Amino acid sequence: MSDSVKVAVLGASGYSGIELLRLLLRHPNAELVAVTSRTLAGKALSAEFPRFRGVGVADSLKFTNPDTETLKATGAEIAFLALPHGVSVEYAKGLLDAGIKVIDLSADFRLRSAELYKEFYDHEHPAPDLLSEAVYALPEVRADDIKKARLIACPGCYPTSILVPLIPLLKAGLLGDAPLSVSSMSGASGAGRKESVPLLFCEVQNSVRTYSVPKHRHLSEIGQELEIAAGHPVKLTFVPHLVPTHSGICTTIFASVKPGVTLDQVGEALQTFYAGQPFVRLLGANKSPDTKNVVGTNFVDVGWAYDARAGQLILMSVEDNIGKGASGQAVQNFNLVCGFEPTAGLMNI
Ligand SMILES: NC(=O)C1=CN([C@@H]2O[C@H](COP(=O)(O)OP(=O)(O)OC[C@H]3O[C@@H](n4cnc5c(N)ncnc54)[C@H](OP(=O)(O)O)[C@@H]3O)[C@@H](O)[C@H]2O)C=CC1
Ligand SMILES: CC(=O)N[C@@H](CCC(=O)OP(=O)(O)O)C(=O)O
Repeated sequence: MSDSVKVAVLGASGYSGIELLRLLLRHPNAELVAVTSRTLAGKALSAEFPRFRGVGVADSLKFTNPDTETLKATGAEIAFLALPHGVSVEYAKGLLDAGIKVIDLSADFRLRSAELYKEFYDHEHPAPDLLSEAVYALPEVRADDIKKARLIACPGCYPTSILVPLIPLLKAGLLGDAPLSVSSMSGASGAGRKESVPLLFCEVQNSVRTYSVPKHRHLSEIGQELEIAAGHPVKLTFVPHLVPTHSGICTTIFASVKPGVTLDQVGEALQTFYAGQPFVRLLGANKSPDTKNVVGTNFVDVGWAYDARAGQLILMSVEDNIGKGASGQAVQNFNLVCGFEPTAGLMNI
């Protein structure tokens, strides 16, 4: 591909769409040619989102409806789908048929098995043929496949925070057989910008709640990817929490290790796996990550510790749910697909 690629953002008025605009408007190799929102169609981008006033094409670009013919006419080469799950799939096939590569932020193409999809999403997958083509795109794990793909399925926000610490340890064969326990906390932007009473400020502030217990839909993709890494199914309990912050995910994983495995070996396995990876910051043993250090960035920070009394390895990670958990990761995948610098447009701190 050339030095500059024409990109469209579908669902540009949602939280992950807005974050994509923030990243793409200043990306050295991206030319933003289309932004879609059904409710804002016809309105100017920077008039609706004044933070973008005076930045790149934001003053001249108008929202359109997300129809494929309009998008084709813009010359878009890559489309980011920041659409709800169940909606992305409606657009992906038409875009691919029009020769436009798709980077999807939703859950529509993350699972390899249509049966697993039905179990967790309660309906048949509308385009099962595309499931085998899509690449589950965790860039630190599957870069070679991502570079060749035309349909990119960006991992979910919680799964990213859980898979990053676990995959290297499973691949290295360090973890024991006891089921994994995972507790994650997310800011409310993780639930999207849609109107919803449980997400009103007065419902969320000064309060913390668990939800989707015991079967959050992200268990499907987490299980799929852990099984690939381990070479066998991995048992996992996952409890998400909604916390009264705008964004940020803090994940804590409790795991057993094989007899004789030391904390140094855990650290070495992580260091080896993530050597040269710019967005995974390994803090070290007994270091606690903090969401304030990653919000607004594409970093995931990881710490680890061992509770000798309980015989538990504790893995800790933080990320921005709309950064590395969604839009940052999508741009990281865009850089891979287009052969750009891995960090292009992403070194915000
Ligand atoms: N928020 C987060 O932290 C994360 C989100 N994701 C995923 O990214 C995707 C977007 O999430 P998020 O930004 O939070 O969602 P939002 O609810 O904030 O935004 C959704 C966007 O999609 C558009 N949209 C909604 N329904 C339709 C439809 N039927 N047809 C066309 N466009 C539609 C909306 O605009 P309009 O209604 O005007 O058309 C809006 O721009 C989701 O799949 C989500 O799961 C992934 C990881 C993290
Ligand atoms: C706080 C909150 O509600 N979080 C969302 C995470 C959604 C998300 O980003 O995941 P997908 O990309 O798979 O939709 C949830 O638990 O459903």
